[in-house]
Amino acid sequence: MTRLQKFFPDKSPQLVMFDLDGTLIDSVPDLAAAVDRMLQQRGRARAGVDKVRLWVGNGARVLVRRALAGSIEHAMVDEVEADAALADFLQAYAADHSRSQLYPGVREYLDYLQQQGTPLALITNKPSSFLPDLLAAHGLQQHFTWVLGGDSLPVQKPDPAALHQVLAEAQVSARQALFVGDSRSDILAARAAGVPVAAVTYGYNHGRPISEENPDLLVDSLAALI
Ligand SMILES: O=C(O)COP(=O)(O)O
Ligand SMILES: [Mg+2]
Repeated sequence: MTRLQKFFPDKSPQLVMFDLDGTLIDSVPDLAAAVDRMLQQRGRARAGVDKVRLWVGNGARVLVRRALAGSIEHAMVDEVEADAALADFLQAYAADHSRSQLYPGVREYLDYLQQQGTPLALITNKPSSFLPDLLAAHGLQQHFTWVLGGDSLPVQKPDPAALHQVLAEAQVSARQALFVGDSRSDILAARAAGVPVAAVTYGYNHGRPISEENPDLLVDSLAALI
């Protein structure tokens, strides 16, 4: 019995919910380019992809605050400066997010689930305005019944509110669903909702191995979930 079968002994999950950045798409090259443009506009040195990879995962506002702080700790950043920087970052990211790519195994697993008729949800902390375009760019506009961004509800992951909303609308119990993510916020949100959680080893978990968060399953590729 595989570990996935342990959670779903009789059948497959009845609903699969996905994180986006670091799980389905490698978005750091575009996010870093937009962060660097925002920093350059302020006469500041670029951050680069290696730092930005550590800062992604808590939404655009936090990413921009971390970039201004030059650190994952951003409590001291001024609100007014952060608001202006966020607007510049969003404009730069909207203008170009063409480098983002699906990770290997993603299309195979999403197509497989779609063929099985499994309802799918996207629950990301990324601002929702970018989602239709990004999904369309990767041919995924038909796959997800629910698409929730970091600004779709008053709270974002690690709060489980989005998972609760999708579970209720899908009329699927938490134990019959699966969440697939790459970072601590995903594991915490899934745990708080009582949903089994699979984590990918290749994503962005602020530089920490995601195995530290004890996901129910750990996979190197989504193809391993087929
Ligand atoms: O915008 C972010 O911070 C990352 O979003 P994610 O929830 O899809 O990883
Ligand atoms: Mg992520």
